[in-house]
Amino acid sequence: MKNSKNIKRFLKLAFEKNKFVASIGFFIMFSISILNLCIPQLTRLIVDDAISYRKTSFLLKLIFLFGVVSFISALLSVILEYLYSRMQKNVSVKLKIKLLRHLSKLSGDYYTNIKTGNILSILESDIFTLENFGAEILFSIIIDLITASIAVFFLIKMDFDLLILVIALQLFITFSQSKFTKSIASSTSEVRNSYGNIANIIQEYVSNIMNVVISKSSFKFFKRYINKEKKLIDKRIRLDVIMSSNVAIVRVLNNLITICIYGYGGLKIIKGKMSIGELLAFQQYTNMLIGPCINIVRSNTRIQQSVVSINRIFSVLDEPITIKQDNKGNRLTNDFIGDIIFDEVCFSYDEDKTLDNINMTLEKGKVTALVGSSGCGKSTIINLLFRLWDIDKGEISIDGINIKDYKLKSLRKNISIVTQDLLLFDDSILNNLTLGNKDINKEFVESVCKKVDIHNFINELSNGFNTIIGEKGVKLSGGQKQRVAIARALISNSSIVIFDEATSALDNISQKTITENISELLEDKTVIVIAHRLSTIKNADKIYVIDKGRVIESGSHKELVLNENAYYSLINEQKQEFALT
Ligand SMILES: Nc1ncnc2c1ncn2[C@@H]1O[C@H](COP(=O)(O)OP(=O)(O)OP(=O)(O)O)[C@@H](O)[C@H]1O
Repeated sequence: MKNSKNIKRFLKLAFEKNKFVASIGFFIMFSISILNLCIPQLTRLIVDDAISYRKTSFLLKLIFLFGVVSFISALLSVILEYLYSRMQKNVSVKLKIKLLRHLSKLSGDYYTNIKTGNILSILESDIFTLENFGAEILFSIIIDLITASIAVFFLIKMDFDLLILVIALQLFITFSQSKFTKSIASSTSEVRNSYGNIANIIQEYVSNIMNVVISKSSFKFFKRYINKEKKLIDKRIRLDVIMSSNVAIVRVLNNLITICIYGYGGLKIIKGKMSIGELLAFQQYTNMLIGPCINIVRSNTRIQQSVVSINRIFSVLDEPITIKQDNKGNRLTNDFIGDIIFDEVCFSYDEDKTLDNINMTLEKGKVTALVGSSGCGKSTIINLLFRLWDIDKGEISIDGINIKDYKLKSLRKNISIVTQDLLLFDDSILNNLTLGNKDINKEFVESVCKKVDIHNFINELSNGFNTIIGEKGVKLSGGQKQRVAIARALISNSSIVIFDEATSALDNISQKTITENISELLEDKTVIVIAHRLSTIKNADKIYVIDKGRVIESGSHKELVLNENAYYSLINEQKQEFALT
């Protein structure tokens, strides 16, 4: 039930915009099979009517016709391949985009439990498997059925006894094929899974090669890798043996059919009940019956494999979008001021309450700091602002409007974040700073880079702003990466800017200089800072102290120190650090 529903959904998706191309493809396929069915008749005419009666001009005409039919058939095959190849690629790109878009709409819960390897294998190998499904398999089955039926029609007309013999052997071939196809399918899927596991190990090894070398863990990788490869070798050998046995059996049965045709047919020719041309034509029509029958049985395996892939793809596409936009996402954030209010917000990831009755006001033009011990819920507050999760109770509003009322994309566009877990692309520094947005003024980019003290470094590089920074920014130091990330957040010019441990890799002096330099750019923004180093937030307009998911204290640095409460204790723990700044 689920299978057929998903196949229908896939075919709809595949043919939606390709109906015309698919119809032309079907017509061409049909024409090729009709042309091929003419060839045995031409063979019979050449042997029986032209060669036997020594009619030279008739022979030349027939040979010319044979050549034309073969040429047109070959040409049509190339056109067909072109059409299908285009269509298949379009469908697979469309599916990949659909999957990637859908992933971006899912909730933090999904991202938390996501299996990267699984998603990658859906995006690559499942979509690759499907590239051959759809039009080609579907139409080739129809065409195979038509070809086989027409071949049977001619075979009945030519020699019924011989046909019965051929069909009996054909049934043997079909039976052995269906048995083999099943075991080939299950072996292939085992081999594919093993390849997937090996690919995961290799991916882990290559993408972390520097850490692997430093941590001397390559032995562990090789042990795992060799174990998996050994298992794969056994599976691969088994599959190869099954496949070659299959080919051998089909070859033997095919030869048996040829022996029957030439033996039984030869006797008929000797008795004058059949002509040589008829025997040759019979042999060719027999091939046109056997080939399509084998194709149909084999298509079944490909369909089974495709169904598995289709189901895997739809399992992601059917993942519900739980982060809803209450007004269908009509409200944009163009005139965003950026005053944020958390009103009695409660939230839990699972059974345990992570945030309990949070009340906070974060104003435009002010810097608000969130402090507290590790795991108290600071990053969770930011996750909720981004609506990676929705809150259980209370309300988060921006400019007096519930954040659920804003268009999600627009809301997220207006919040920039600099985290410790930096997202840097293997691209030029400029593209990393502007995220590829060509409308951003280069002078503005340069002025921001000066403020975060990275401009000189960039200019000294051989390709300046066009220098490629390597995977995850590997060619930059920790501090340089953070500077690029801070500059990027400022360049995007969002109304709300969040710094989550954004300066942890910078020394105190650099941190202080950058904070002073960028303060002008942040004047009209709502700034949220999360930092363990309390010296970095002492100038914040308001500080919220969080403990076990509750706000236990709030005020300016001065007020909180005077309170001599939780914040004061935290300051005392970092006394030395404070003394230095
Ligand atoms: N995706 C998640 N799924 C389930 N629990 C989570 C998830 N993210 C965080 N938690 C839990 O929620 C609690 C608060 O985590 P959070 O990341 O908000 O703390 P934090 O104050 O930012 O900590 P740190 O200062 O160490 O970054 C922790 O107990 C953590 O284990």
